[in-house]
Amino acid sequence: MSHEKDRIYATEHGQVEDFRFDDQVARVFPDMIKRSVPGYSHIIGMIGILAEQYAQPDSHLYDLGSSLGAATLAMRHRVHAPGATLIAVDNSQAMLDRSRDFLESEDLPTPVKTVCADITELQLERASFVVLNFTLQFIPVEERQATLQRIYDGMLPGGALVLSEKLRFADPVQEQLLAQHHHDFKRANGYSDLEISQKRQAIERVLLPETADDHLNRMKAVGFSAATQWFQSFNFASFLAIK
Ligand SMILES: C[S@@+](CC[C@H](N)C(=O)[O-])C[C@H]1O[C@@H](n2cnc3c(N)ncnc32)[C@H](O)[C@@H]1O
Ligand SMILES: O=C(O)C(=O)C[C@]1(C(=O)O)C=C[C@@H](O)C=C1
Repeated sequence: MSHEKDRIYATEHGQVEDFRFDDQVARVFPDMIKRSVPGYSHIIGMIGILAEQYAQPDSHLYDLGSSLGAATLAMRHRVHAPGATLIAVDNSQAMLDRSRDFLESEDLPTPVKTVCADITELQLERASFVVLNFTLQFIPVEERQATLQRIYDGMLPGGALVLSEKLRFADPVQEQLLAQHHHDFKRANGYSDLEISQKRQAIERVLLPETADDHLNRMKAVGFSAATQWFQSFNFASFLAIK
């Protein structure tokens, strides 16, 4: 995997364009996500541990919005269910191209398929475990319920979903406090005020955070029998839902 440092917003952009998962982002993505999302490495590790528990024989485990495949790889290291297949899905060809080399290079028993598709249109089949690790936040809000319903419909009884998201908070004090400390986290990881402010402008129309209750209520509404928040670091959280 590439170890290039993210300097995308280090110089002044005359006009900050909407954030896209293009080749420039794919090249620096491991560095970008680790320095931008508090708890990212912890969540990736736990996805591996959860996948091992929920993987059923002859089922599919999906990584939706797989980027360079970090969550897929964590699952691949721990899933031993006979006949299980990992399916990494992303609609960014740039991301998929870079993920293939390293996903397929490892010699591990569970096979991986990479699929270029829009997850709002994807038909899942026999899914025992589904990961949406910081992906749903990029789907238009009005399409999120139908997307989650489709996912639920393609899952096996007893299957599990891990949903990780940037959160917003209904209480303005909490919102301001956690956003401020997220920016402190970025600064501590070497991002300048210019980088932080230009990135913020780039994502404000494309990454639309919702509250934890919005997510929990939606998971219940589509049919999950249990849904709980298992992780939070500042304004980033992860949920677990069981069919
Ligand atoms: C923040 S990244 C996800 C990080 C990744 N899951 C990880 O754990 O490293 C969001 C990913 O979702 C993908 N994405 C966004 N909208 C999508 C869609 N409608 N269909 C498929 N992939 C999508 C982007 O291309 C991007 O690679
Ligand atoms: O909220 C921010 O400031 C971020 O940079 C977050 C975030 C994300 O949550 O996906 C946004 C885009 C990149 O994919 C990496 C991190």
